[in-house]
Amino acid sequence: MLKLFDHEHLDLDNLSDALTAIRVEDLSLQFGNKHVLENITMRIPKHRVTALIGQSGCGKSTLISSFNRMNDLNPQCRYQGQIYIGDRDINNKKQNVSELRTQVGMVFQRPNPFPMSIYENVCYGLKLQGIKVRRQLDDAVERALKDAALWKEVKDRLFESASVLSGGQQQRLVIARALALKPDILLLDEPTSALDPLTTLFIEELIGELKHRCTIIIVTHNMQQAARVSDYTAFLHQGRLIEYSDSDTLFTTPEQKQTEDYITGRYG
Ligand SMILES: Nc1ncnc2c1ncn2[C@@H]1O[C@H](COP(=O)(O)OP(=O)(O)OP(=O)(O)O)[C@@H](O)[C@H]1O
Repeated sequence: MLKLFDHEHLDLDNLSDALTAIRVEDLSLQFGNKHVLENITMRIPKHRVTALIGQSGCGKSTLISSFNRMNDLNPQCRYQGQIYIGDRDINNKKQNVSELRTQVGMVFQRPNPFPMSIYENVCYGLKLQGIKVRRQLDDAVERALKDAALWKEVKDRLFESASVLSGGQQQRLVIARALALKPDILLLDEPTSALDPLTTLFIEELIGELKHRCTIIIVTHNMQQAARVSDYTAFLHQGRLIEYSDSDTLFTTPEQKQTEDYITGRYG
């Protein structure tokens, strides 16, 4: 299978803290009485792409959303266990959630540009942080649009409404908006499921570039995509982490029968 980028395999069971972007310790999560995640323990490596795969409803979005506390928006959400970024337990009461969401950016399935210009979309978060100097904002907007491989297409129309962009351009704009805040971690929740195959390949290549800037975690239903873009893959089933390894191994010689059944399309 064509691989977009290669790497040496890390030992995920013995990953050092220095190489770990996120450490999940015995995380269980429920919405009301519904148990959604059960005893998840894993280390997600820095500057790699990690894919989360599994049947619809297995908890992928809930897990990824717990990395920047998006589940806090649901008052019924209860969890046990810890999630560490560096030596910080992000669920600690002292954690500043806005700061966390700056450090851990998120891009959703459907491109969601704000109803404002391309320029204003990209510098929205920077302005919220109090940055007002025009030159600084201009530089940051250019940098982020270049990083998101969109600059060439929009540099002459930065002050047009973002709504005139195509779906693929809008998704790159949303990625630029996240990148402008220089996140350490970027969460991508099915980022290409609303895009055509060519635009999807374009975004996949972009993901390969971005991992040099930040750690990437991607939820995808597309097995080929997971195998193409990710260095590591975690397979979830009914809220449990069934198998987690380098993507080459997981997609060619999975250890668990459930993983094999899933990746060969026997269920799900
Ligand atoms: N806000 C919520 N309140 C109650 N239950 C929820 C909520 N969000 C998700 N769930 C439930 O949690 C379970 C896991 O959902 P989640 O969206 O994490 O799964 P998923 O693997 O990402 O699914 P999909 O691939 O379909 O997006 C599902 O049973 C879902 O119904």
